[in-house]
Amino acid sequence: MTSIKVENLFGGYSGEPVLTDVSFTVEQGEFFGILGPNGSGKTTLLKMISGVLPFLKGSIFVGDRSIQSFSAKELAQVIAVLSQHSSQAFSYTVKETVALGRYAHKKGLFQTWSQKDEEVVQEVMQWTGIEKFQEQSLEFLSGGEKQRVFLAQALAQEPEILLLDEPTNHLDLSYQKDLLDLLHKWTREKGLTIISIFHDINLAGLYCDRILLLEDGKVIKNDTPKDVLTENTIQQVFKTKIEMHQHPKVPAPLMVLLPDDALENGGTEEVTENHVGVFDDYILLQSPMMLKTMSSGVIGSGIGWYNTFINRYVDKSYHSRNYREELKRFVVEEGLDPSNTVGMMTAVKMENVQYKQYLDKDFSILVVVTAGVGNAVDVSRSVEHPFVYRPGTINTWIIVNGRLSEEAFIQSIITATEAKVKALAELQIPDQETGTIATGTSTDSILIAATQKGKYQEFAGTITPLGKLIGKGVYECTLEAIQKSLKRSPDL
Ligand SMILES: Nc1ncnc2c1ncn2[C@@H]1O[C@H](COP(=O)(O)OP(=O)(O)OP(=O)(O)O)[C@@H](O)[C@H]1O
Repeated sequence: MTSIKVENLFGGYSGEPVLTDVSFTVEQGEFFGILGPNGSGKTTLLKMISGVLPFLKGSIFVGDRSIQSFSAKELAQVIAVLSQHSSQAFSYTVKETVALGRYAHKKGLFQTWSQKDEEVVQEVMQWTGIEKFQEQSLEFLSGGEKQRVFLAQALAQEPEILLLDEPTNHLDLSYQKDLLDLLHKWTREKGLTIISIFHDINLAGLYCDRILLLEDGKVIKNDTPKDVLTENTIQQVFKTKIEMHQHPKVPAPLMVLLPDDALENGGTEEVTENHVGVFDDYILLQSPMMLKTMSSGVIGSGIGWYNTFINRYVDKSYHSRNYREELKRFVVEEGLDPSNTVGMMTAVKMENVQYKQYLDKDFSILVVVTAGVGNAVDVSRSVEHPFVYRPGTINTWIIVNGRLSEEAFIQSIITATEAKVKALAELQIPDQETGTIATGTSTDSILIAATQKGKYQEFAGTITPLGKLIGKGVYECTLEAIQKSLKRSPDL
């Protein structure tokens, strides 16, 4: 019975219209979010659904009954409200405040405190983590603790529908998550229906089944988060620069704000050969600005923003169970910040590195390669290889002074790999297990990093401007690096 249906709702304050023709339905057990800019009418709508603000036109149904046919007490048995600013007297204790939530279930004038009341109150205090200060006076609690007390009070009502006005306001990060996880669980396990105002678009996207987007009192969208939280819609409604990304761990949208100077990133500076340092035990590239990086590094792998790139020499007998931690320690010992660093390892001597800058009219790239081929493998016959680690690896870095699409990052990796394969073929590097021509080594690593400034490079396939430079650069540097290391350390 506990769905909510709002039909053609109009209304506001003393004749001033706030909501115009608002219609939507919330099914039982749904987590329904309301989003919209300041003053768009979210709280006004919630007040009308909770019965404290009359509306001018239209209807609100709770189950199959019009909200106007409920007495205040009847409504309180079905709907509980957690509002933004509670005006409750702060001289009550925590437990007394929560206990007020049981009022809706009392009959007659002289009400007794039943065992069931006590059980419910204790249970909700436990859920919200406030039972330990139940005898304290409310006035001594922090904003977040008070918020949890009022949530417990709303839950003590044992409502079928819970209305929340920014429930995570005042809560620290861990309580925000705990609270929303708990509420989400109740919708699933207890069939609780939740209608909640959110200001945090990302939280709404993570937890809501559906979102109602309001602007100037009108419904702009009423759909799943994926369909409501699009870059265009949010930019138009909130009138600000944002970008829509994907949440890295769950299938939910992730909005990020873009500060006005976001694209300045280090002014006009570029990454050049002068930023590369070759030392006995590592090659270091320190970029003057953060670079968007996609890599298979030992540390800093995946996609992220980094300004320090290190390729460390380790002896061919190197063995560490926790090589990631070990490399991090090394980075710290060298006075570098591991959170800004992508790190790789190689048994190739640093003097065998080959690096060079390649220029196009709109952008440039810097290619850095170390190549040991003692461990070379023909990928088409790698099934014939035992799974044993042998030293010898090709580490390829491509730094682009340019702005790349996500697609271009991926295509850069394909193009660079093809160029590397061609270099191996050119030098007839054998796979020692099969005797055929190798296509790489079994531990190759790659890194594409871009300043994300300058002309947009949408593609990096082999015949695009960026692809041509990567193809030539990686081929030449790999060829040169292999020749150097074959001459000086043929066992790698
Ligand atoms: N009690 C009131 N009397 C008169 N006007 C009001 C009252 N409360 C709100 N308003 C007006 O109604 C409009 C909508 O306000 P409402 O509080 O519903 O917006 P909201 O979307 O919840 O905003 P916010 O995000 O800032 O909380 C605003 O223009 C506001 O000034």
